[in-house]
Amino acid sequence: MSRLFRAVIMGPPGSGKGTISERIARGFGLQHLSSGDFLRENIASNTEAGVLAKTYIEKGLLVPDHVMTRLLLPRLEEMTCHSWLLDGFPRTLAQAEALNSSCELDLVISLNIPLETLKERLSHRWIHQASGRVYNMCFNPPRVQGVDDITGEPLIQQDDDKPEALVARLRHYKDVAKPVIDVYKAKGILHTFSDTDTDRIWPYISSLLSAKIPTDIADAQRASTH
Ligand SMILES: Nc1nc2c(ncn2[C@@H]2O[C@H](COP(=O)(O)OP(=O)(O)OP(=O)(O)O)[C@@H](O)[C@H]2O)c(=O)[nH]1
Ligand SMILES: Nc1ccn([C@@H]2O[C@H](COP(=O)(O)OP(=O)(O)O)[C@@H](O)[C@H]2O)c(=O)n1
Repeated sequence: MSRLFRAVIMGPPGSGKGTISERIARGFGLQHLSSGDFLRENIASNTEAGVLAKTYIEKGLLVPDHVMTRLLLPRLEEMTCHSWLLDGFPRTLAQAEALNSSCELDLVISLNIPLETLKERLSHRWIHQASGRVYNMCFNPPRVQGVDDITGEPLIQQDDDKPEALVARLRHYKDVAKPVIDVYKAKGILHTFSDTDTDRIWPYISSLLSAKIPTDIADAQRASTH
């Protein structure tokens, strides 16, 4: 069984993690693991962790480290035959240390996007809550305004996407993400991308992954996902 490829994508709210993760999943066959989606699934199915996490998310707070690691690490340890890309975890140094004690990462992508760009993007972001599908009225609009392309159900805008909520979330992100970025920089596996346009960043990320993911793993992943 070929070795697995394990990567993390980091970035502030609205930086394009979800958008780029979908492209990486499609192009390289990595399983996109979104910690936000995983939390929403747990909240929707009323699990003990979901009920607890909801009390923090509703207040725009980060879910405590021990709850996140207890939720995510067993899931990652189960993934013994599929390479993955983790989105939205780790967010804190404690989460990064817990992850590092559980598995060896091959690559960390960090998106460094200007505040004005984040504000602009999130003001136009619409989400189909049930599936987590993300639209943007300027970048990738739904076929019919206000409704999900697949289900036809209504799209919503998240409260914490509003500009006034974003500044606080961004400051908090920078405070907690810096030590995590420093850890991965020290490990020599951090790759940072800065631009205002995902389509301009994508070719660089794509060539980085083509260079880093051994062909036997990429072929095996693509074969297993088709
Ligand atoms: N105009 C524009 N919008 C973009 C670009 N890239 C992504 N978006 C949109 O910007 C919004 C944020 O992108 P996401 O992929 O959701 O970003 P994220 O980092 O996953 O955001 P969080 O889930 O809040 O952490 C979405 O509505 C995207 O469709 C871009 O290059 N230009
Ligand atoms: N490691 C994590 C990931 C998500 N979360 C919480 O889950 C919410 C949704 O995560 P998300 O990744 O979909 O959204 P963003 O906060 O990235 O915009 C976050 O706003 C946090 O409140 C967390 O507390 N810790």
